[in-house]
Amino acid sequence: MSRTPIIAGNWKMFKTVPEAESFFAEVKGKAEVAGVETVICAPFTNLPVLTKLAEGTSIKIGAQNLHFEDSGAFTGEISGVMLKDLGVDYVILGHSERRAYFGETDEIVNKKMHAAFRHGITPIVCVGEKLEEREADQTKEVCKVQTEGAFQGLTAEQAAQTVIAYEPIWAIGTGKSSTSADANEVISYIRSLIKDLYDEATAEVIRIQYGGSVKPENVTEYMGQSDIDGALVGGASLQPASFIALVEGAK
Ligand SMILES: O=C(CO)COP(=O)(O)O
Repeated sequence: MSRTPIIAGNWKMFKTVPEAESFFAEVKGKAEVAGVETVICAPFTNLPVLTKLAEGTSIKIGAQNLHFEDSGAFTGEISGVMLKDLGVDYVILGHSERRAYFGETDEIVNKKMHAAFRHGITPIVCVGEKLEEREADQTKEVCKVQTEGAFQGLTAEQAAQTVIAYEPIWAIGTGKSSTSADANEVISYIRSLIKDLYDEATAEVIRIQYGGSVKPENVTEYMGQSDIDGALVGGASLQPASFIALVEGAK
């Protein structure tokens, strides 16, 4: 079973609208590589312009969060209805920064997964352990709890469409990346969890990325591993040349 590799840039809280426009102009055509899916997950403010610019290209646009209700008195929040209206294809859910700084629990992440599917938006759901959890040999247990929590009540068909990003928290923005073999071992384990929750066919098709200090210099090594289907990239996705090199490296 071949899974299409997916490189997703997570811009986090970076880039104004003019900066997003000039980035897109530089990567258009070049970050479009046959056999690789390219996604840019941008701040909400950039989404109207990016979804327009991406029309007619193979680049998909993603958000970095959504609220689990469709509308209501939730000051400052953005719903799946609003994102779908803009033509957003993907949404990052349960990123460790949202879990750590904004109190997102597995239950909230699960509600957001259901909201994304209600509106035809594909979730990129993040799981991963803290440094002290890795040191206490709890990596697999943490990933199990987060994965089972995120997929509660989703059908096998929905699970098959979902992208999981395994991001060990100690590797995010630190320059300390997991070795490709270690990342592959955890990702294979996460795939086995999907098999237990659903079935073999779903586990075979679901795409699982690695994230955490991925750069053009190491992306190919990750992609060479049996179970790693792409990367979710923060810092190295912010410069056009580096983003293009990441997509090229995933071929
Ligand atoms: O958090 C990440 C992507 O979601 C990883 O960030 P870095 O690539 O900057 O380590």
